[in-house]
Amino acid sequence: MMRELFSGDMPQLVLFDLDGTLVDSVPDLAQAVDKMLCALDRPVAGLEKVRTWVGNGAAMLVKRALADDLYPSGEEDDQYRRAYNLFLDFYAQATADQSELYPGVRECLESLAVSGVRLGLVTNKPMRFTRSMLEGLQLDSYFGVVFGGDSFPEKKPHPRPLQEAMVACGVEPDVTLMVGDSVSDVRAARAAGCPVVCVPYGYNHGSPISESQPDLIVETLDQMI
Ligand SMILES: O=C(O)COP(=O)(O)O
Ligand SMILES: [Mg+2]
Repeated sequence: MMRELFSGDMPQLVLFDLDGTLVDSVPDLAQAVDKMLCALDRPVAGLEKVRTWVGNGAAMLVKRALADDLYPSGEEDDQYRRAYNLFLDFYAQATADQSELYPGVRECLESLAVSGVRLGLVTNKPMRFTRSMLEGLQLDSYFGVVFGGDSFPEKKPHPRPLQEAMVACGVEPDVTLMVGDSVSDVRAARAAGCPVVCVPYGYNHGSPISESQPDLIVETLDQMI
């Protein structure tokens, strides 16, 4: 299906988002958030709320959990710093324990790799957790380039991490495809000048991904190939 976006050819580079696209990571994230809230004597948030808060990096997730709101104030006071460090410690203890690949993911990566398409990973998750999650789920061998939310000063929806991945691979935007689950992936791809395919099952802050008008929506990633 994705060939339609490249005049019948394969793209040279496919950049994948991680959370909500390749991996259902919310169970481990929600557990770390709830342990953090417990340690601060606050009511726990639970899986469904955390699902709507994931996608803009660890710092934003902690701010949303403290405010119990998708749109928290940006304040980074002592309470926030304590909460952030607690979250990092709890999430480091269990990053990929309950996290699972979505159906069709391994088939998609395998088929693209066999076809000679280069693969990259561009996530807003901090690098240390990205690395341990890729290793825990035995995905690390697929990706020639991996950038996290702390690899550059800007993260998605800014195009910078996508652009850096293209430069690292020596590939132009018009032969690169972004694959994601959220409005941040669509915006970053648009700003970087590459087409974008989305999955509808991920974390898009409670809104249908069709509202963000990606070039293509596939129910599972194996439908992309
Ligand atoms: O917000 C995060 O930590 C990760 O989000 P992403 O993998 O969907 O970019
Ligand atoms: Mg995502």
